[in-house]
Amino acid sequence: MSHGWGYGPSDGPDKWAENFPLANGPRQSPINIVTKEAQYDPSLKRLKLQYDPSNARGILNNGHSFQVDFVDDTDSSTLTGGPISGTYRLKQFHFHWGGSDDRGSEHTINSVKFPCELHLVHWNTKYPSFGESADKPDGLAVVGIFLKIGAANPRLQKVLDALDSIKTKGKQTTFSNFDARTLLPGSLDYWTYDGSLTTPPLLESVTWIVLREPISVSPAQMAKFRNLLFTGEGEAACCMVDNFRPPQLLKGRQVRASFK
Ligand SMILES: O[B-]1(O)OCc2ccc(NC(=S)NCc3ccccc3)cc21
Ligand SMILES: [Zn+2]
Repeated sequence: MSHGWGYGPSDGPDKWAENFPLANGPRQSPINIVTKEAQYDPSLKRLKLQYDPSNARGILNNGHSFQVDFVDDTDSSTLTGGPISGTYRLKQFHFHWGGSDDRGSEHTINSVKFPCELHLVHWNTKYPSFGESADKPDGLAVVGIFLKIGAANPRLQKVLDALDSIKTKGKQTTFSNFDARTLLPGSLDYWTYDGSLTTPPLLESVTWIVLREPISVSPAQMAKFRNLLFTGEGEAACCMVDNFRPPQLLKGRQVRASFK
């Protein structure tokens, strides 16, 4: 559930620093990626994502997005390679989107916004749990994938069809046998930089891995995201849209590219 913060004029990103001082920290996310300033790093490894569909557990409207949660008590759904060392376990994925197709993503590419952005959240197994890793500088690794308006994406359909049953804040339902790898684009080329959660508590614990190739989403599919509500059952309905934080200052950070 949302803990006293949101995306509206009174509780949105410009107000978060009042309760979450990290909002003005040195490694905040998202950022605008200026592709010409991203340095190719030949030492960056290929991303290795190995997911077990049977780890999918549930889908939840948490009051600021919806997330698909995975069982993370074994190394059966992991991220290795790329810019990280060791093994990170898939914990959940969620999305950020706009009220119209001209906005919605958190990261931007040369100031270009996408209508939606998918975050696949992984935690470092050198720590005992997600909660223990969430505040460590190397605790989390998040794969960010842009969604671009085009043909309907059949890989999204199972997720979108579940949204009708989690319309309001706090609602959740079982969600099983889902292979998150089907959400990946053909190329795993990526940019990477050190950043943070993009929602409170804005912890500076994320190695960001932003894929260059978007996946497609149709306008009708985007409309399904926008049918969700920020609000709970029985409250005045507020559509779940524009749940994105704008780009933050780079503050001297280097963005590296896995490709030339
Ligand atoms: O920046 B993101 O939106 O994308 C990547 C990402 C990963 C996680 C979150 N937030 C979570 S899991 N908060 C609950 C929590 C936070 C900290 C400790 C325990 C529990 C948000 C984002
Ligand atoms: Zn996110």
